[in-house]
Amino acid sequence: MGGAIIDSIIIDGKAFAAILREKVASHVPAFTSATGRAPGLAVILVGDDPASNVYVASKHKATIAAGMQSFEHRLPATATQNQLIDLVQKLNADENVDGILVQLPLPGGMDDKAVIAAINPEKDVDGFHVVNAGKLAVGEDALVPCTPLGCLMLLKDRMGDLSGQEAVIIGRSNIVGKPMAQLLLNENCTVTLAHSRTRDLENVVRRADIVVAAVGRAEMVKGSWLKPGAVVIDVGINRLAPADGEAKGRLVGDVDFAEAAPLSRAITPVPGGVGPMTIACLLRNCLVAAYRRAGLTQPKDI
Ligand SMILES: Nc1nc2c(c(=O)[nH]1)N[C@@H](CN(C=O)c1ccc(C(=O)N[C@@H](CCC(=O)O)C(=O)O)cc1)CN2
Repeated sequence: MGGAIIDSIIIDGKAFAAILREKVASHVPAFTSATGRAPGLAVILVGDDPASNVYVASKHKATIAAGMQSFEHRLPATATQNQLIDLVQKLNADENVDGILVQLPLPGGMDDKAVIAAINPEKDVDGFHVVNAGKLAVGEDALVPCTPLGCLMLLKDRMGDLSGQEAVIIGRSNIVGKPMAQLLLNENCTVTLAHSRTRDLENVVRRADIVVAAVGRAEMVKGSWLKPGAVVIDVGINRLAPADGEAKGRLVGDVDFAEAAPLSRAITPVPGGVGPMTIACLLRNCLVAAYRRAGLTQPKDI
């Protein structure tokens, strides 16, 4: 995007995501006049997890605001895995659908891997299919998982060329940690993928120019763990227990923000950091999938 959008230690993911969503939206009319239809995103929600409900509603709103078609499908928590896979296959065959996303987590008893494997990799806007994970690993054009893609965009906006940077990622999930490692390797960083069995985690983190925390443990990364001047990307979204007089607990990341911010060159807050990038990158991936499926050259600025 060229140059940090706000010259502050705090990286404003909300503002960055708004700019990305506008850029995506600006390309929709050209796609629509070339193909006779707007890009289409199908989102499937199984069950009634309250947080998932909120995320799916936000995806619908953002998709419509970008001028794209939104197809929302809701299945009851009692639906079977075969019913879900049947729906995925119908969407695979639907010419108006460029992107398919199955909201996670799925209700207990369903096998995420089997469901994701049923998605046509060309429509896998979450980038979770093994074909996309493999392409990313070998540096081919993949659909890249939205959260790590958003983290990379924020890092490049703030730091420019990432070549030679020492990056430590804490958390080895298929959704964030592993693709983040591949993305940073592709940017020529020296990457350490740390996890719950990593010995002497604090000292591993202390050598990093870039820290990506994606463990799901509230405020685990302390200020004393950081090399002064590190850039800190906090992927965690953890709700604390309500304090006295609070109806709801505070939302915090995996990094102790109050301790880390004074030491950091730049840091993402929670909320308002990485989270909003997830949905903006989903729209971006859907536009990219639509251009590729239509055999058109995709816009360069997204
Ligand atoms: N199929 C998928 N499932 C899930 C994904 C995903 O990328 N694909 N990611 C998360 C949930 N998620 C989107 O689906 C998501 C999470 C958080 C945010 C966000 O903007 N968070 C805000 C805070 C929100 C709040 O107040 O609770 C922030 O960090 O500022 C957006 C999307 C799991 N499932």
